[in-house]
Amino acid sequence: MAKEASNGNHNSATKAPPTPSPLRFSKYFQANMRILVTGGAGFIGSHLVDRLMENEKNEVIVADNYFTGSKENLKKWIGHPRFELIRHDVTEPLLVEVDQIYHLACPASPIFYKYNPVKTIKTNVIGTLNMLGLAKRVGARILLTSTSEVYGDPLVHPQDESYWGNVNPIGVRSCYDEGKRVAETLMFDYHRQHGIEIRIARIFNTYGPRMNIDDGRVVSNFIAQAIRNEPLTVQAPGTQTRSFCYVSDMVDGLIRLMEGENTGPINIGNPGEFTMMELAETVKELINPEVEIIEVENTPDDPRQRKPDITKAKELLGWEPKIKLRDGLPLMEEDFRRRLEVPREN
Ligand SMILES: NC(=O)c1ccc[n+]([C@@H]2O[C@H](COP(=O)([O-])OP(=O)(O)OC[C@H]3O[C@@H](n4cnc5c(N)ncnc54)[C@H](O)[C@@H]3O)[C@@H](O)[C@H]2O)c1
Ligand SMILES: O=C(O)[C@H]1O[C@H](OP(=O)(O)OP(=O)(O)OC[C@H]2O[C@@H](n3ccc(=O)[nH]c3=O)[C@H](O)[C@@H]2O)[C@H](O)[C@@H](O)[C@@H]1O
Repeated sequence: MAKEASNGNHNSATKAPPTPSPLRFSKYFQANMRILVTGGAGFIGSHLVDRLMENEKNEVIVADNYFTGSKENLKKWIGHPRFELIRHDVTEPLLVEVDQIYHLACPASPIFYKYNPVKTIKTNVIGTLNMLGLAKRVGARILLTSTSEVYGDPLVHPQDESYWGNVNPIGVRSCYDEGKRVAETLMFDYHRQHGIEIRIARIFNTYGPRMNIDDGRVVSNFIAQAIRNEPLTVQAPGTQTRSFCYVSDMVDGLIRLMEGENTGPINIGNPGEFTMMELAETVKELINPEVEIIEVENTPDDPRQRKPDITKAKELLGWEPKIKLRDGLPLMEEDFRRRLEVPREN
């Protein structure tokens, strides 16, 4: 028992895992690992694909319905012999032969996940069920990108993985946070009942190049507003906190989790905590000192504070974030300026 707890496995499987494809270990096959990335045309997914494609032994298949993602994010890989892009909605079954599944498909920005909440919960529940069914059929290891939103409006601070959360089950965010909670339940039930090799990452707010410009999330909003010389819209009261992780650190954490021996759930995030007013002031200072900061109305059930306890990630994955917010924001600014076609003046 003590050993299981210390290696991060909350519950051990009751069945042996299904046998993986015999080609996984063949030294004559062109690629050792065939990896499916659902949601791979999105923000985090496309950065993950870049990293996976750097390894010549990997073959990568992306399945995405392009709801919030785009082919543009993957254009450098289209036509590559080790890469394949499929227009596919994960709420439908998918038949492919793979060794690993990174399951990211799900709209992540609150404005997108609230746009069609029924579809969001179907994506989380039916989509995850389909990917687990695929993992079971082919003996693949599967990683779910869960979220810090499973902690809801947390009453424990900072949040560690043992906290069960404070989530409204019938609110406007529930399609996403309850959806991810059910997805985690499904992962563990497939693990215990069918022996599937699972990995669960609880991701905390991540930012970086390739976020949708009008994505609605706070970092992309503030950077786009600062570049366009529009007021930075701090949602009331502005004292709510978030902890922001740069995307390259996130991808590194996800790959370590997939390759390691721990099921998770494991928090992956940057513990540097900022109020939204502090974030606005930092963006103003770094990107446009002339810009105005205004307070606007907030949305229901907005979590008041959020900061990951990453002890487990440090101990079990040897992972911790390297990029500080003040260093990451200018990298994102550069990408947004290029896409908005607003060069820096000087
Ligand atoms: N970015 C963050 O701060 C953050 C935080 C916590 C968790 N996550 C999780 O990480 C994952 C990726 O987030 P992101 O920020 O890259 O978001 P994103 O919106 O950029 O990417 C999501 C991708 O999934 C695709 N998708 C959505 N529904 C689909 C469906 N039914 N079938 C197939 N594809 C579908 C979208 O088209 C998009 O390419 C999501 O699962 C999200 O819940 C992200
Ligand atoms: O990391 C997570 O687990 C979750 O974080 C985010 O959800 P949220 O933290 O609400 O992200 P934002 O929409 O970026 O909002 C962050 C804070 O900024 C505030 N905000 C947002 C937008 C804006 O223009 N101004 C502003 O002050 C919001 O009120 C909120 O308090 C993501 O969008 C989810 O996909 C993800 O799962």
